[in-house]
Amino acid sequence: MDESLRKQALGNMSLAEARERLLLSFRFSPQTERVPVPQARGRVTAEPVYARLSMPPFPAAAMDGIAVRADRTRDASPARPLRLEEGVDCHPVDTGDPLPQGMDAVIRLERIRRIDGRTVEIREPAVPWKHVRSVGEDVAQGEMILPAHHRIRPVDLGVLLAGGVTEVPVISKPRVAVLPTGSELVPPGRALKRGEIFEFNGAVFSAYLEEWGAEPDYRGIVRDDPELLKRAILEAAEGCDWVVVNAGSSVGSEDYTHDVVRELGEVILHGVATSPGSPVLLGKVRNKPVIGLPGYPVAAYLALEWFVRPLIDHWFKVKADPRPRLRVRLEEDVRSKEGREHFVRVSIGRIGDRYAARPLPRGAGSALSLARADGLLRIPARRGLLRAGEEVEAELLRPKERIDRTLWVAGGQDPVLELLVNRIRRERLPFSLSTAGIGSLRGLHSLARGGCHMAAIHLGDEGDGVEHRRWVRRFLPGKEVLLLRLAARPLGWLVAKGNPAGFSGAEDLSRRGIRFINRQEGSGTRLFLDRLLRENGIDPSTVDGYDREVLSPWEVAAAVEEGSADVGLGTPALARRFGLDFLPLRDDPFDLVIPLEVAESEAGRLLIELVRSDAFRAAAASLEKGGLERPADGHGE
Ligand SMILES: Nc1nc2c(c(=O)[nH]1)N[C@H]1C(S)=C(S)[C@@H](COP(=O)(O)OP(=O)(O)OC[C@H]3O[C@@H](n4cnc5c(N)ncnc54)[C@H](O)[C@@H]3O)O[C@H]1N2
Ligand code: MOO
Repeated sequence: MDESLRKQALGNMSLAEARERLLLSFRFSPQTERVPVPQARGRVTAEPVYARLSMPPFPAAAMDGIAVRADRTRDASPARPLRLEEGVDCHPVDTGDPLPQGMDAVIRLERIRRIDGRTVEIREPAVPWKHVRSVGEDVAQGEMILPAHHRIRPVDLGVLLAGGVTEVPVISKPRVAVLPTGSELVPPGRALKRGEIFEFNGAVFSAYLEEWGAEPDYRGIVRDDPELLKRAILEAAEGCDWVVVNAGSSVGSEDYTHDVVRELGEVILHGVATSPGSPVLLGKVRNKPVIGLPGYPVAAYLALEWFVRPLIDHWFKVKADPRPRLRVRLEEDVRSKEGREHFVRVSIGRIGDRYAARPLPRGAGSALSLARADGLLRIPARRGLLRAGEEVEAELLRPKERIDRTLWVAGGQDPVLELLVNRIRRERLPFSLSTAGIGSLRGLHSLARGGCHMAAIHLGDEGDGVEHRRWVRRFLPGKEVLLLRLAARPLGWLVAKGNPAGFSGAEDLSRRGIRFINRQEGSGTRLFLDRLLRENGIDPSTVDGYDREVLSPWEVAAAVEEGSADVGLGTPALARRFGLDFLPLRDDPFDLVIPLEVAESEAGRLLIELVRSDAFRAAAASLEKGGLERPADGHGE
């Protein structure tokens, strides 16, 4: 068969089966090493650890007071206080002191009346062994402090040291080579030439490996060249316990991992039935695991967790705790292809007494959407379509308590929302803000169905609130809401610096050679554009790029800046951030729609107070003029 065609057949094994196969393919016998206790946090015990000494090593006073012999105090009573002579009948002790010979109880200071320098008086008998810590009360010599295969936590260090243990036998860490591959990759921080991107998966892999207890060995970028890759994998397999190769595991012309691993050893499997993360390669070189992970960040990080984390747990013979789960109600339909297990990132908000989950953009390349996700839906291979309104389980990526105190804004997007997010943190308000950029109309729709706490809208208000009130009445008839102005920014054309295309207005949109970039339906910006086209009698089909929709104003500005579009709609803040020119069209106030019950909640009141403060208004005004929020000065520009 033609080599290039053969390569295209990716396997389709279920994730669970693939993982099982991987684990069954390797038996590890890691070394044991002894490490000083203070350095043992996160390490895994190789053997049970027993106390060498007792703690406390002697009977010790548990309170400040006097040590006595209990039977000599039997006659003390309030009616007949008993006097004790220090050094004869009793001995002063501080908490932690050894109990003096012959004494068997401690009377606390508060129960003693001092008569003179040598004499004290008590009004009740001491109870034998009261306020005395017996030998080994904390840890007894010979007692097991830690079982085998236990991951050592900070609290364990203290018990070990208390029990006279200074070194612990731990399982050596697996040394894992991290090999990012791709000729397009350059180390972060360099100036990028066209076609180059920063290598960043390696840092994420290394950090996860460390968190899970392995020792990453980042070996630098390998160019797309089978000979170089072969050498790199061989060297890594010789110097490390396992090898993680990133990218080049799919079927492209420069995806060599499969062939190289087959040549050097054995391919266990190539391709799993997941989305994202399908092009995974599991292999063996020099009898060591080689794991090829897809290049797209989300696919890469998920697959690292599916395959490398269990391998680490297998090495140490420990079990990772599963993530907490939460029942959530889907805000939108979630489609999944039959035959593949799907992993969908969601943001989760607590609305009233239930949790609403909204799917985040699903591209496997969107590292930011993974970083922002509150949870992960795991959709079984045969599940098919999940409908909006359905209840499903989500694995939590953030603590539920954090989700519980998050206000959720859905709708339009503007840098002023970022400002708000940061101010809430800086003022240490007892809640945080999560934003879903789904467009003004969908934001209102979501608010109407109880899918968020507030909507952010910019729908062509004249500044008097009339137009925005009209939209609110339409979507939320009869509902009492507060309209809170966040920004009174103008909307206009974004063009490259110096306006090289000579763009002058709507009528130019259908001019030959002008490439427009549009926003998705339901966004305030799109609504504005469509009205503008109608008013100017322009047929959308004559606008080059009318169908090219992106989901955020940042994407519009980035495309104009990069040169793949000549013009789009945006705000001065964006123009300034991206170094573009701005041709204003009209004011387009950006408002929060806050239902009364939210406005009257504690978080709502604090939020409104913040937005109305002079400091916030000044920062927002400067942002509108294109200033950047400066984190250091506390007041923005
Ligand atoms: N014809 C087909 N094309 C693709 C398929 C397919 O089945 N048929 N699968 C797609 C899927 S799904 C994925 S996932 C990717 C995986 O491809 P590779 O593992 O070969 O990865 P690359 O193509 O080299 O890179 C993808 C993407 O990720 C960027 N990347 C790679 N390494 C890094 C790194 N270390 N740091 C940051 N970014 C990285 C790379 O530049 C690309 O943009 O293939 C699809 N294609
Ligand atoms: O499997 Mo790819 O990881 O869908 O993006």
